[in-house]
Parts: sequence; structure tokens; C-alpha cells
Amino acid sequence: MKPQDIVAGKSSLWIFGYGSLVWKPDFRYRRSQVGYVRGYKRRFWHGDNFHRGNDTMPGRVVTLIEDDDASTWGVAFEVTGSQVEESLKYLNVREAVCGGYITKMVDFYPEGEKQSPVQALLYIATPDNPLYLGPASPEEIGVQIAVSRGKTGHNLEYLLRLAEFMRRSCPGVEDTHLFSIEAAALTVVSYLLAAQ
Ligand SMILES: N[C@@H](CCC(=O)N[C@@H](CS)C(=O)NCC(=O)O)C(=O)O
Repeated sequence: MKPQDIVAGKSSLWIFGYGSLVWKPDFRYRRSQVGYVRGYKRRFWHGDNFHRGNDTMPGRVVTLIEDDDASTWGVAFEVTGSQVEESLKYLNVREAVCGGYITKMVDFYPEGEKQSPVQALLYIATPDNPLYLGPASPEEIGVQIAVSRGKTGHNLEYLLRLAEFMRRSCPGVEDTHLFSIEAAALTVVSYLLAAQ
């Protein structure tokens, strides 16, 4: 379903970010809210040959994998009025055209027990995507991230900023996948620096 069909006539929309969007939305929004989506786990299983890698050395970025027992924390951004069309136009290029992501509407749960869920749009890269890399060990993913760079910057920045967001904004949430990859990538970097 195209974003424009989803938001036809809507004066406001929530957009959920769980990767680079949590630290670099780069579009105008009315307000943001930390929270989570249910039924998905965040995994560095998507390839990136534009922003954080290239065709010969694709970087690794995150996507969501369906898992009924999991939830993924991030940030939802509410866009209103002209921000709706502006944000979707921008994200279509950044996420879909350059990144291979598609859109999906899900329930977003703002942090705090009393809050009821709201519908949010998110960008997800499914396994049938040509850039999809799939599962690998934290060590393999850490090496790939430590040596990849694309038009937007180094893949390490992408990883470390997401880890920093989780520690700062979701301190009670344990994300073993993310932090084990962070540890592996930093170990590779320390070896590379020592070898210089
Ligand atoms: N859709 C996820 C992942 C978004 C993401 O990381 N997309 C990449 C495209 S491959 C991106 O925007 N990268 C920009 C950057 O690396 O700075 C999110 O909601 O944050």
C-alpha cells in the first residue's frame, strides 16, 4: 500500500523510527514520543549499498523481523498539516528508493503504562528485498559494519548512534542483538587501530 493511500486526507500521522530515524529524522514534525511496536524484533539483517555501504561492500542496517514474542523500541514522530506530505516525500526517497524499505501501518505503544496504542507508519525491509542479507553472527556483522562506508557516512556511526539512543532513551530495555554487535564492531576497530 502506497503511503499516499494510507494517509489520504489525513491531517496528522505518526511515523515510527527504529534505526537511523531515531537519531536523524531530518523532517519537520510536531512532537515525538519514545515507545515500541509489538510483534517485531530489530535485526541488522538488511544490506545498504547507498547510505552506509556500496555495491562491493554493502553496509548493514536494521529492519524488523516478525516475532510474536518480541517488541522493538524507538521513537514515533507526529507530523501534521503540510508536514505529512513533506515527510512522506522525503522518506520515500531516503527509505524506499535509496534503502529498499516498504511501508506498513502498525500499533505504536507510547512508553508509560496508561498510554493506549496509536496507529503509526513504519518502513520495513522484507526478506524478499534484493538488498536483504539475513542472519549472521554478531562478530560477522561487527566486522562488516567496522569496514563499511557509504554516501551518508560510516556504518559504525549508524550502529553507535542507535546504541547510544537505546542507552539514553530506553535504559531499561535489553537489546542483546544490538549491544553484542556494538561490542564486536568496537573490538574490530581496536584491533585495526592497534595494527596501525
Ligand atoms: N526504517 C528504519 C531504518 C531506517 C534506516 O536506517 N534507513 C536507512 C536507509 S538504508 C537510512 O535512512 N540511512 C540514513 C543514514 O544512514 O544516515 C527506521 O525507521 O529508522
